[in-house]
Amino acid sequence: MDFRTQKRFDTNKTPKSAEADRIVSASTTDDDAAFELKLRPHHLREFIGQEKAKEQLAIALEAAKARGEALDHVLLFGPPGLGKTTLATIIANELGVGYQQTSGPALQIQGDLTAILTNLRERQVLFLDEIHRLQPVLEEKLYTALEDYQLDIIIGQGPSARTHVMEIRPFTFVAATTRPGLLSSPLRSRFGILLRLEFYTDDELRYIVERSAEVIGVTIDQDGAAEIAMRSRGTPRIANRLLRRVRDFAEVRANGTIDRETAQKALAMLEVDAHGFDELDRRLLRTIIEKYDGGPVGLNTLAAALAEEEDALEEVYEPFLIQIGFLDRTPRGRVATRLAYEHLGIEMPRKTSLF
Ligand SMILES: Nc1ncnc2c1ncn2[C@@H]1O[C@H](COP(=O)(O)OP(=O)(O)OP(=O)(O)O)[C@@H](O)[C@H]1O
Repeated sequence: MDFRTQKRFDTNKTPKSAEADRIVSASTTDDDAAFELKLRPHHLREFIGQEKAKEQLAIALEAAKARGEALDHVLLFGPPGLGKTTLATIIANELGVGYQQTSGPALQIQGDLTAILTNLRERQVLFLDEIHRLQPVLEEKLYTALEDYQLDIIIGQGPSARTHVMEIRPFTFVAATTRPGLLSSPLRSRFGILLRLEFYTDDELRYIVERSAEVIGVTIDQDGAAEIAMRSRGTPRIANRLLRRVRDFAEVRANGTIDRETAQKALAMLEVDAHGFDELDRRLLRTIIEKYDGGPVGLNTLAAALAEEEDALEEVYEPFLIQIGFLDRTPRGRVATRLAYEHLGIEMPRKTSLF
């Protein structure tokens, strides 16, 4: 079996090109979907990490429940795979209300949005993933819905067209984005609760791996879980995916139990190194160092050199490399840091000064 084979990905999701085929991709694949559903925590107390966001949310949930009102609209932002969808479903569960999910790219025409908004149940959660990819005309339509629970519907065409204002039921809009900077300020101002999700620590990821192993019924010891956690790029989605692949390996090549040695062997076979880097990360850093003297190099030039999409570089590869200090994003372009040189075993040239 080729443990690296990753399947197609949901076209409604952001990842593109080679990114979708990576074992350490933070983007979801069809293959992940059923598995993720099984592993998704249902309540805030089961949601590991993100203490700041959780505390803010817990207070807002309690206050909304006490008042018997719909929760303020929530914007969740941060890199893919950190639990935005999970938190949206948890919000609905904690409030004991209905949940409906759609995404920016899935909404193509005004009628789609109108149908969803007019069918909302009292105080339910409407989750919209990838809100930065929502069409501007639909975004404008959302404004009055979010602010006054009203919808402007145009009846007829041309000079005889009339605008009819329709009331909709109070609801909680939860939106997610990996690119908060792309949202317009009128849209951003409609959210009362802004929650930034951060990369997880190794300890938090170890808990997530142990919890997931219990849910899927595989025996894992602390060291085995720590080994997977360490290589998961701060991302639960990757931790869960690596756990599945390591479980396959443990069942086929070992006694089914995951300990440090089994995890190390499986991850070495998958070519996921101690930082959770795969060939693509190494190629990215190597390209900056070898082709562009360590940078700065512009995003579009880098994307062309790697035959990758700019969005994929910016949204998926870079955040983690920046977070762990291997890459710098400067106004003049991307720069490889000393850690990147050291990791690749390349000597960093001394900076020359004219003075
Ligand atoms: N804090 C957490 N504790 C336990 N499991 C988690 C946590 N966060 C995420 N997960 C798991 O990681 C997987 C991915 O999470 P989720 O789909 O919510 O990410 P996302 O941020 O919405 O990603 P995307 O933006 O790509 O849709 C899910 O299977 C979920 O169960």
